[in-house]
Amino acid sequence: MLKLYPHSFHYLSGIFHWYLSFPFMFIRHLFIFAIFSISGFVSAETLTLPDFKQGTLGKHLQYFQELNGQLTLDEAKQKFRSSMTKKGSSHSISLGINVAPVWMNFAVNNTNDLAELYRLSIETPWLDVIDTWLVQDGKVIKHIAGGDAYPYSQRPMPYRFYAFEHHFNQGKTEVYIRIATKGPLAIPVHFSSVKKAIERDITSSFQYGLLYGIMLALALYNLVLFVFIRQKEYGLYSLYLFGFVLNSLSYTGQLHTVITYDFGPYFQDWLDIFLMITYSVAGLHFARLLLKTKFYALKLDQFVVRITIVIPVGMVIGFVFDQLFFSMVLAFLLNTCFAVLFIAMGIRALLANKPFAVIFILSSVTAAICITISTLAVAGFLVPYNGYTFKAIELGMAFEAILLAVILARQFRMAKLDKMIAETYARTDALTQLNNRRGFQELTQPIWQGIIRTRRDAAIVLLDIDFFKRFNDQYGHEIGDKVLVKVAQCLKETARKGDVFARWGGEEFILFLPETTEKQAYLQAERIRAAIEMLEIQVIKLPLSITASFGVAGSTENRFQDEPLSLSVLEPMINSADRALYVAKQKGKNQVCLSK
Ligand SMILES: Nc1nc2c(ncn2[C@@H]2O[C@H](COP(=O)(O)OP(=O)(O)OP(=O)(O)O)[C@@H](O)[C@H]2O)c(=O)[nH]1
Repeated sequence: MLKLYPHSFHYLSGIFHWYLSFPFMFIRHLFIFAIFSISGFVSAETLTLPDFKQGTLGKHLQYFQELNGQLTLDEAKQKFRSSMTKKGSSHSISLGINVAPVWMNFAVNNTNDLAELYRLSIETPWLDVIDTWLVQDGKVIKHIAGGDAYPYSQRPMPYRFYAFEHHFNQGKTEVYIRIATKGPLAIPVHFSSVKKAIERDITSSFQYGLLYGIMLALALYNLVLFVFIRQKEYGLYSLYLFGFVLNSLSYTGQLHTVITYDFGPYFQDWLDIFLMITYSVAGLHFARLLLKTKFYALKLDQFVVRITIVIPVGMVIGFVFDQLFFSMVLAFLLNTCFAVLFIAMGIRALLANKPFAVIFILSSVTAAICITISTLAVAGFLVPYNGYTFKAIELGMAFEAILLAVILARQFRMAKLDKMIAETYARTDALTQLNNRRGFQELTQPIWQGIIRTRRDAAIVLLDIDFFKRFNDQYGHEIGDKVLVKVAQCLKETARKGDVFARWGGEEFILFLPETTEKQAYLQAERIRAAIEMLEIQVIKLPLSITASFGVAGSTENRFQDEPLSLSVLEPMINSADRALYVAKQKGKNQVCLSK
């Protein structure tokens, strides 16, 4: 019933921690060589129970690789006795990808009368076949077979990685472990009392819960923004995060432990490939849109587009022809491109002085550093292996996700400000900074409706500067403009709170006076006329006077021209004021006329 996974999946799973392994491959092999040469040949260590509570066993293990065909347990025992073995030098023993199976050995000595319940776990989810033999007094007392080649129901514990628990009797128990896998042979063996193991499980669940919680919350929030705002950036960012979290859950074995464990290895293998395509492609397109690279780094932008088409198409072709290894190599390539291109796009954005470029680079470089930390920790090189360094990838990605969300939020705010500025411009007259016709209509509509509802009065005053053409013709347009600005200023100064005024066009201005009867409007217009008459404009030390003519139309007791005020009355009121203005001009200008 032993169901072997296609080996190639494990390259893919491994990719995550071996993500940047191209640059590190060389260093890693150097390191592995160093381990073999420095560590020398030593014998296995004995852990004393119950003093030893918990720990990673890398440094306590004696191991060798099975280079000339599969060995039996007895042959392996002999080999361990011959001392032609090595000792681990870091928390996790790391031997590379697609290498020969490894045998490991250590011993446990329980000094207690009572048996001690301990758990052994090998916390890399992609290891294919793991066998452990517990030997007491030369006799095998237990054989525990597992690994992810086994369906969950047949594993020693229904865990996302290999684990079993055993009551260690008084005295010495030899532990022999054999691991065979085609994926990265990174072996973090953890041994602890069951009590400590459960505590560790809980802590780990909280840590993963927090990390994935942050990322899923951001993904959901941006999905909602995308649904309502319809801006592609939000959709792509959300897809990128969902893809990453699912891929990470699948890679750490958590997804298949909880949801998809019955779906089989074929599903799991290809799911990872498609999740990788999803988050890499979505992430790269998100970065393009966020940084707007097509406007200043066209070649890089087009390169990114091509990469996100060519490599995924190749991966899909691999799927159609069931070539997992081929697709996996492409997935690895896509992921490497993803990390490198993210940083390249950030640098181009920085060179082009784009906003947010610094935060973007900070986020992508942090993610790359965290990925490197995990890679090195798993490789056992420079970085110690522990729960934090193993999870550095997720930490880095969560940090990146938060920074990218900050950029999106700030971009959203800037877009809103831009919109507000554009809207203000669309409503404002550039010369006088008064409302234009559109602004006037937008502002008066709600006030007019309120006036109708509450049966109050309102009036319109139209004014036109007298002989304005002369200012232009005699002193030039600049002086004409100055006159317009002066009159606008005078209107602002004489207006009452609640009055709406605007440049109606050319040298004509309009005032909407709420809660004002026609008579009161007439008096107000007269005041403004007098104020304008007092204005002076200096032209070559020659003071020029300005006058204006006014037409007034308004309601009395909520009626205008025998009609109660309604939505349709404002337009006739303006026309009526215009006719009154015409009469004022005809009568000799610089005066106020009431509509008939
Ligand atoms: N400088 C300047 N002139 C403008 C602007 N808009 C319109 N004009 C000018 O305003 C002048 C209006 O001339 P008319 O309609 O004959 O008005 P007027 O000379 O004031 O005559 P009356 O209204 O009868 O007193 C035209 O020469 C337009 O070119 C502007 O924004 N700036």
